[in-house]
Amino acid sequence: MASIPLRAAMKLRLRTVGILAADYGFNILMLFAFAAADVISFQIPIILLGIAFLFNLLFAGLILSGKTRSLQDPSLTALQLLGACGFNFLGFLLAPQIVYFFMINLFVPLSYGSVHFTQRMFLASWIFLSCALGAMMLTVGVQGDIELTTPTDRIFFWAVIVFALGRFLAINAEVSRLRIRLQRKNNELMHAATRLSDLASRDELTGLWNRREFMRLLLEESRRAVRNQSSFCVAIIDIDHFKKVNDTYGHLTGDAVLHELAQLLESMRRATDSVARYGGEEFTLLLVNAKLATATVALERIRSQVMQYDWEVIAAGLRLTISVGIAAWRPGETLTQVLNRADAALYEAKDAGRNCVRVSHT
Ligand SMILES: Nc1nc2c(ncn2[C@@H]2O[C@H](COP(=O)(O)OP(=O)(O)OP(=O)(O)O)[C@@H](O)[C@H]2O)c(=O)[nH]1
Repeated sequence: MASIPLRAAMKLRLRTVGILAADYGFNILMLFAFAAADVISFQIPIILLGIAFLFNLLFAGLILSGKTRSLQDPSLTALQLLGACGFNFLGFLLAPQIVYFFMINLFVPLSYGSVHFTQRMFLASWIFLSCALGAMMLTVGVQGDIELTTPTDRIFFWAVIVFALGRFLAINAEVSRLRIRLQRKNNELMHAATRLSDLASRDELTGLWNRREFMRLLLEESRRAVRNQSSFCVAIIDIDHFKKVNDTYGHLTGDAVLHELAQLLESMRRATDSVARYGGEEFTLLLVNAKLATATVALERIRSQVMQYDWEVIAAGLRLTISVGIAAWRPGETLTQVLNRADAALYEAKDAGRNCVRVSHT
């Protein structure tokens, strides 16, 4: 149920109350018809109407209050079915001359169990209902047109009802089992879809957003900037002489460096900013709602931290620096244009001797 939005889940729960209320209503109408035909007294449907009204008011109130939300059975199905069974048993006590009416109607609310019940709940219901029916027949007896004079007659009648009830509940239990399996498969499918979308947007080596996802975030941010008349900055971060790292320490160490630098960049960015692996040894940083001056301070801090970081934890004698190019997005500019300007600034940083930050003013 976790995947169903709260309002929809509440509607679904109230729908069960509504369906059961309609069911009570139908039974009471039939009982009024019996009373009109002089089979039972009018008092009986009136008493049962009052009880059904209170039941529904209580269940709807509990569900609407939200107090049942944390329960394993937030629809209170088990309690509602117990109430409906109690209703029929009370009818049995009050009007034993139409026992068949209450016995047949016992089956109707139980079918809702297939939506929420577990196998154990079905077994418990069967045992409980069979015992309750037996006890009723022993104490109240059965009147009316059904000829149950000897104990054998009564036991046979009881057994017929009990086995029919058992088969009915077994079928419902099977439906419930299939529903639970379907729900489990649905959850698995949803997890797989989330994982797939994660795989499609993340860089495998570093775990950062990949270039495609970065472009999507950039597009989103540019639309927001147009709407809010704000701006954002893009920084391209490139490792200096990374080829030498690979050549000296090997490709695996190069990979470890990329991973470590990714963690470092992630830990240093602002919560609202996004960092991505742009490709190879190039990373990008999107600084939302930032002016060029703020972005420059942030990237200078990052550059300095990378230089001071103890890279020897990866390989003895290893040192690392980065060069950075920054550009602030201008209204009307395309994403390619702003990225090209950041790239040109990065080239300036490389030309200036590396390990520095350059800003695009063009
Ligand atoms: N280990 C590793 N190396 C990579 C990966 N992607 C790209 N590279 C390496 O990154 C290096 C980039 O080299 P260059 O483009 O010459 O740049 P550089 O050596 O960093 O020199 P400057 O950028 O000019 O400072 C190449 O040796 C690529 O093989 C990767 O996923 N893992």
